[in-house]
Amino acid sequence: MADNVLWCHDLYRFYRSGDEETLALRGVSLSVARGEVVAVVGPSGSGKSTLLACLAGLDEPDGGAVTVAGDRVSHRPEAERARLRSRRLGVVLQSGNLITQLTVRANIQLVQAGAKASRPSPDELLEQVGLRNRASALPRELSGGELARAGLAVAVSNNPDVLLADEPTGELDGQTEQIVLDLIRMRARDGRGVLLVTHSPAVTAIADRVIALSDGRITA
Ligand SMILES: Nc1ncnc2c1ncn2[C@@H]1O[C@H](COP(=O)(O)OP(=O)(O)OP(=O)(O)O)[C@@H](O)[C@H]1O
Repeated sequence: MADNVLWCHDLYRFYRSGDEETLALRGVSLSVARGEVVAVVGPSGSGKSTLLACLAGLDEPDGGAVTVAGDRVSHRPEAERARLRSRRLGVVLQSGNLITQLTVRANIQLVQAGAKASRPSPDELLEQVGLRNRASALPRELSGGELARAGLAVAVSNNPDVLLADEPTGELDGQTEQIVLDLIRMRARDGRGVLLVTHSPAVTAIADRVIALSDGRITA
């Protein structure tokens, strides 16, 4: 598709621990167009989290290239990758993406600091995910479902070109899952790209395209 906002070509990633070598990604190429939600599925150990980390510039691939909104993310110093991440990408990780010492509102303000264009206010964002009354809470004071929604609000607070999320609906109940899925679809409606790593049929159901990963390769 012509208007790709996320693109990777021939990604390779090796892990070495002691004598053991794992080839976690073996030549993965994919793209996400503006307005598109793509889900990546695959068995445990197939390379999904490794792929997401390389796309987010949190990890460096050993081969291949990643481009977001025309900017190369891979093979750059960490400080440059971090700058690109803050301008172009929203990332939701299973390990959480909130700074633990800051309130939910302060986490959003931190991401928005320095943004030139106008952004939705922290309270507006928290309203969208049903957390307006939890703005002053610290991450440790939130339930698992609240934490997941706060993480998503933080990830989209800078209106990124691409949203990347690892199991965005984790263990959420049906109603909370729907709030998260609606917000994700809204990103695509607004012309952004979304790539989700998931095991959940409810998540793949809202995707425009599903990519299957097996043993570090795209199989479907
Ligand atoms: N830091 C690491 N050091 C060594 N091996 C690793 C490391 N991280 C991942 N691996 C290995 O790379 C392969 C891909 O792992 P990855 O976490 O990307 O899979 P996944 O599809 O996300 O799995 P899951 O669904 O269980 O989260 C696995 O064989 C894993 O054991």
